[in-house]
Amino acid sequence: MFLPDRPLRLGTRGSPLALAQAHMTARALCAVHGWPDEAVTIVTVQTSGDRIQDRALADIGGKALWTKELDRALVEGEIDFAVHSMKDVETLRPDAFHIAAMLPRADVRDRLVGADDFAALPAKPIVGTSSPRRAAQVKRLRPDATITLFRGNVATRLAKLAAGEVHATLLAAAGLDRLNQQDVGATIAIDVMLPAPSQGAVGIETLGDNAAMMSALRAINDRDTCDAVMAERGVLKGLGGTCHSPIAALARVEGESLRLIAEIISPDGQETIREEARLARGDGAAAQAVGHALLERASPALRALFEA
Ligand SMILES: NCc1[nH]cc(CCC(=O)O)c1CC(=O)O
Repeated sequence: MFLPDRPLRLGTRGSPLALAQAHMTARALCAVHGWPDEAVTIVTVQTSGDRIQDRALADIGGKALWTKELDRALVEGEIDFAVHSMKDVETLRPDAFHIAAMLPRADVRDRLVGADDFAALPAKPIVGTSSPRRAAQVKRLRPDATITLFRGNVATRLAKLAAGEVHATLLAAAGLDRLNQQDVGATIAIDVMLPAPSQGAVGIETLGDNAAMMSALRAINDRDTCDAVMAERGVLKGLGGTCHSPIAALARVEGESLRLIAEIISPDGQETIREEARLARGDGAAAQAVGHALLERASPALRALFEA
């Protein structure tokens, strides 16, 4: 068994959620290999996504803002591997980086915070989110809603809600649960609000040429999570989607195959295109085909959102 001769350096963003996920990863890794706790040290790296809080991510460079600094730390040998929310990892990654493992997926659903359900919101509600997917899904349910840009970490968003800036906001159940906020918000059913591709999944990335690290990390891979998330990411690839685009997708393992549901929604919530498919595990081409099928059925205006 691979036993490091020095502590392994786990790179992570410094937000409370990122740190919670980093600790989960370190614990899983030490447990599976029988290493002492000191075998993994946590190194926090500030990302531009954390630094810039006043603009939508989509306007300032997209998801690479969350990964760029961790990528640099990996390449420069400051860390041995990096832990990410898979939802924040861009679809097309530089070839050097490999997702070696994913932790078992948490609750994939969103929670509505501020009201028990969408019907309970007042007339013309103000809903805070900076996710184009959540914004479009809210408009579909409540065409009278106004969406206002809402960024910052989970605690910041909850504070803005408490201060009365909005009537409600939406947060991933996975993030709330990992921050011990199980009681916050009302869980929204998947058929009401299909989650973002990769929601609830934590991925562990290292350099593809670091064979010892790759194999040590693979020992904690949850195969069902990995296959499902890769299928959802395949849909993104097929769509050419970015974080500008209102896309939802969820794959679930059913025996030896996957059941995949994906949708794209116009920003005003008036047009939803949805596809369902059964695919074999690891069939990236079939997942991408679901993305293509969505585009084919979309109106020209909706399709234009996916053209770079
Ligand atoms: N975009 C920010 C982000 N990235 C991952 C999570 C939560 C955890 C997850 O979805 O795995 C969140 C916050 C949220 O959407 O509420």
